[in-house]
Amino acid sequence: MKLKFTKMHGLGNDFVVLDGVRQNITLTPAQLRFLADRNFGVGCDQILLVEKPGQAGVDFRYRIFNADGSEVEQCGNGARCFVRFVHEQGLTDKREIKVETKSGIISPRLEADGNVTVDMGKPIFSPDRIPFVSPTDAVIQPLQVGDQEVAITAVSMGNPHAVQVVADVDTAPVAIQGPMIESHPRFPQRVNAGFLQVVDRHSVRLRVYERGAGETLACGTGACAAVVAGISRDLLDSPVRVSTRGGELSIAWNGPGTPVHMTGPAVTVFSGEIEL
Ligand SMILES: N[C@@H](CCC[C@H](N)C(=O)O)C(=O)O
Repeated sequence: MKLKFTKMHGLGNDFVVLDGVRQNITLTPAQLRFLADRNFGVGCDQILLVEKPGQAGVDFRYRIFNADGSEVEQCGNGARCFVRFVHEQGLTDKREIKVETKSGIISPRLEADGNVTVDMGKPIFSPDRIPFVSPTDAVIQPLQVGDQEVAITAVSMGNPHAVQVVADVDTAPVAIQGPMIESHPRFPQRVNAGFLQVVDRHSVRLRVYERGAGETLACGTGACAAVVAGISRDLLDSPVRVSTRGGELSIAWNGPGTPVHMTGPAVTVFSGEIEL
C-alpha cells in the first residue's frame, strides 16, 4: 500500500501527518513505528491522523500516535500543525476549527501572522476524573524516583504530565529521571515528565521527556501543563513565555476552571509517499 504523508513540525517536535479523509487509513502499531523510525522510515515524534468527525458540530477528528505506536489523547504542537495541514490541503477554508480528540474537543485558530492559537481546554487535577494522573490532586506531591524524592505537580491536559521545578534545565537529569518517571508505578498509563526552570514570573525554560517518544525539542501540552503547575505553585503569572530547545511558545491561563490558550508556530517541511 502506498501512503501519502506530509512532514511537519511545531518547534522541532516533528510529525508525519496523514490525510485519512481522502485516504482509507488503518495502521498497525508496527506500521506506525516504521513511519516514525528515523533510520528506516520517515522519522517523527508523533503520527497525526486527520479523519472525518464522528460527532455533529465538529470539523475533524484528530488521532495521535506516539513514535512507539501507542495512541494518545492529546498533542499540542500537533494541534497547531493540524489546522495548517487541513488548510493547506484544501480540506477546509475555516481559520478556526473544532477538532475532536480522544480527550475532548479543542479549537485551533490560524492567526493572520501564520501562528496558531489553540484553546486546549481546562487542565484537570482531579483524581476522580482522570484516575491515571495521580491518586491525589495536591498541587505539590512527593514522588520517589530512584534514590531521590522529587516534588511533582500532576496535571492532565487531556494527556498526563508530571512537572517538577529545577534550577537549570541544561543540567537537569532529563535523560536519567525522564524514563523512570515515564514508567513510574504511580502512573499506570505512563506519563510525560516535565522539567521546568522559572526565569521570572512571565518566563520559563522547559524540557520534556515524552511518554512514548523520549525527550523532544518541544512539547505543547507539556508547556501548558508546566505553566499550569507554575501558576498553581504561585511561581508564575499569565501569560508565560515558554522557551524550549526548539523555540518559544506563549501560554495563557486565568486559573482553575478556565481553559489554557497556547500560541506558536506550525511548519510544513515536505510531502511524500511511502510504501507500507
Ligand atoms: N508532543 C506532544 C505530546 C504528544 C503525546 C505525548 N507524548 C503523550 O504520550 O501524552 C505535544 O506537543 O503536546
